[in-house]
Amino acid sequence: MFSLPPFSLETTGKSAHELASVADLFAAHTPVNIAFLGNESHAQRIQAAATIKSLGLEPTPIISSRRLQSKEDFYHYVDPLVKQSHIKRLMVVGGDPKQPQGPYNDSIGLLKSDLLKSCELETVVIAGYPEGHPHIRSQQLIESLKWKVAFLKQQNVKVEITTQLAFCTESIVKWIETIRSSGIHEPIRIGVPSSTRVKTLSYFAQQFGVEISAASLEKYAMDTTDETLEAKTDALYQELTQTIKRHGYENIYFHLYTLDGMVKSKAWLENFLRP
Ligand SMILES: NC(=O)C1=CN([C@@H]2O[C@H](COP(=O)(O)OP(=O)(O)OC[C@H]3O[C@@H](n4cnc5c(N)ncnc54)[C@H](O)[C@@H]3O)[C@@H](O)[C@H]2O)C=CC1
Ligand SMILES: Nc1nc(=O)c2c([nH]1)NC[C@@H]1CN(c3ccc(C(=O)N[C@@H](CCC(=O)O)C(=O)O)cc3)CN21
Repeated sequence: MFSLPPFSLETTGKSAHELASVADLFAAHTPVNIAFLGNESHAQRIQAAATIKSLGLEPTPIISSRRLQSKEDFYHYVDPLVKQSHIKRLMVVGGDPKQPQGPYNDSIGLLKSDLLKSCELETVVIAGYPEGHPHIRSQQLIESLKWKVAFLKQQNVKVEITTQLAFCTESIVKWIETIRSSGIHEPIRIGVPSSTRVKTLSYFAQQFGVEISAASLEKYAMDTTDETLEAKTDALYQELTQTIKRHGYENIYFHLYTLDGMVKSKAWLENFLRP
């Protein structure tokens, strides 16, 4: 029996309450990211953080730089997170809007603004893209990532990298090699899907700007025309875990996108996470 690396999780404002039914499957202080969605309010995200904290897990709210409307908007979100949920972790991303909705164009702009200093964070999480990004060149992504890691280390904050949803073992391993050979040895959490309905998976992949290659579709039995089929993503974990071990990479974990929701994923999680 091989052992899987520990997981972190992703939730949304409206779905965080579902964590109550699966929380005991995860180690105490398992990080749970709260996606920053355009159709949810700060109040929903703040409530999600409180729920996560009350379950003994570690809220990691995501800040979408381009969605922030002002400096005050940042404090309206982050102050209650600090006061009510004593957050120690934040993830900072650029944000999907084509044009910034306020003064922050990207993660670097937000980090440079000094705002994070006000919240006494232990860890700042940044994003990685093993399979690239539809609008940002891979070289630009890597250069930005290097800048962010160096900047945050200088500020004495711990840095972690959590990746976008990814499916292709070869691309993931190649990307880890690029990061590690740049002298970056911080924790990496590889974003992978739970055993989700193929239809749901392809919907979200498209939303996130991730392409599922024909090879991956075949490998994980993903027939996108079958509305009820489950993607056999277990093979992805097994292959990744073995490949990572073979290369001797350290400090690599998984970040689980349960896109059908935690409740629907419960049976799979129980079966899968049991040692
Ligand atoms: N909302 C969420 O939960 C998540 C969103 N994302 C998306 O990934 C993208 C990049 O974020 P980061 O890795 O933090 O990059 P970043 O903010 O560090 O920027 C990297 C480079 O790409 C440029 N850039 C940033 N956002 C862009 C955009 N929307 N369109 C074109 N160029 C852009 C920046 O100016 C910079 O040169 C964003 O679109 C973000 O929304 C990724 C993960 C989670
Ligand atoms: N470019 C980009 N933009 C994003 O907004 C984004 C990414 N990438 N990468 C991954 C994260 C995760 N994100 C999301 C977005 C929506 C749900 C969502 O709607 N989830 C369902 C849960 C499923 C269910 O309960 O059935 C929900 O209703 O909350 C989850 C994660 C957004 N994220």
